Amino acid sequence: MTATKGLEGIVATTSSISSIIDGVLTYRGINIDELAEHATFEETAYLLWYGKLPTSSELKGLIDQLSANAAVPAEVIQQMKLYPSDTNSMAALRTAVSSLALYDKAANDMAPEANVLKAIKLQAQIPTIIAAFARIREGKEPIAPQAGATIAHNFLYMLTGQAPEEVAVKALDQALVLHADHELNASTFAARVTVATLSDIYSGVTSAIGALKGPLHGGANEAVMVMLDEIGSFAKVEPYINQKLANKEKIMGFGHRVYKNGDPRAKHLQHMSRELGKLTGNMELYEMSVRIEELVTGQKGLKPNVDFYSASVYTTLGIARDLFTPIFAISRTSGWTAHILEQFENNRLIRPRAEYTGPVDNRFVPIEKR
Ligand SMILES: CC(=O)SCCNC(=O)CCNC(=O)[C@H](O)C(C)(C)COP(=O)(O)OP(=O)(O)OC[C@H]1O[C@@H](n2cnc3c(N)ncnc32)[C@H](O)[C@@H]1OP(=O)(O)O
Ligand SMILES: O=C([O-])CC(=O)C(=O)O
Repeated sequence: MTATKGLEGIVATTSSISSIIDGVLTYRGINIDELAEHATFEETAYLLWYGKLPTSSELKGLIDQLSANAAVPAEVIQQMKLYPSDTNSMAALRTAVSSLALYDKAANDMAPEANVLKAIKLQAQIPTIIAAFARIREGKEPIAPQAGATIAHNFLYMLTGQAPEEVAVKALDQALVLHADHELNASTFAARVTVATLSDIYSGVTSAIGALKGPLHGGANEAVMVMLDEIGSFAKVEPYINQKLANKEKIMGFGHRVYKNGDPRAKHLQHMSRELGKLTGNMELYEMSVRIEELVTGQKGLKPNVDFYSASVYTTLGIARDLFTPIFAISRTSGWTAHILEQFENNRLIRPRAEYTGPVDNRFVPIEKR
């Protein structure tokens, strides 16, 4: 038995949800470029869950269902008020999502219809949890979701209590489409491993949130913004990046396990970053990002991934940097839950082997002789 470090190149499951073939990403066979341009997040979630694009009435039905399920149990909000004031946003989300299960009587109901309903509930409630967390830590009361609003609109509304600008809603919605699913990424794999034991969907999504949090995965979008803040101005980009590369440090938001010639989602986020910069009259983050890309691609051949330009997009939308990874989770909940439902449809325990590299022929030594 020989281990493949990081399971690189190992095909661990079949899936009909999303594919990456020759650097092209599709959801249910539809190219991400088409979806980014034309689909809304709710249409995308429907596509991931049901395997087809919704009709107008199916889409309206889903938006209504999401909106009807967006409120979070009062107990979960009460618990969030007791979290330490410096709680990490992804730790807060992971804890709150886990506790949602305590207040759902159907949490352990494994009937397929019950699981679809829980997928929709999780999709509806996660934005509410994140917005509530953002307000509670500022000493403000959470804002109840608005009936009939889309997830992008509702999330921005629940953060501030103000009706969001259309351009902000559109940008966030497009970012949600771009992050919704991505084949067997680490967090989706974590979700599938968890539910393949026939554990419940809340456990699966809680595992996934834990996996997304790390800076080698979803946590990279926040890490990109930390870097941009640290650099501080366009003039300081070149010395900062050159130093990092000379020290063999990783530049967050670059590189990918699967894409070696560039992440097809990055160009959409770059475009959004440029357009939002123009609209707000502040191009500095965009220009700094482009210069970082020139340097990192020029010197290392590494291309930006989905996390790189999302940092400048979300900052230009006025969102705090530690909410970037939770926003990724809002979107990826659609993909995680689609994969969980697919796993349940054709389940087998996921249990690979390990190549043993420890000592052999060791003997037990009585405690007084150690
Ligand atoms: C939504 C997402 O999850 S997208 C990914 C988000 N993560 C990041 O942006 C973090 C930065 N990027 C990385 O750490 C990596 O590119 C990963 C984890 C995404 C994928 O990497 P892997 O396939 O495991 O490649 P690995 O980390 O082994 O790197 C291979 C080589 O490229 C280098 N490299 C990879 N990414 C970077 C980077 N961002 N900056 C500098 N060097 C890098 C490594 O140092 C390594 O060099 P070496 O062979 O000289 O030691
Ligand atoms: O697929 C991966 O390894 C990481 C990624 O880009 C994602 O989850 O969107």
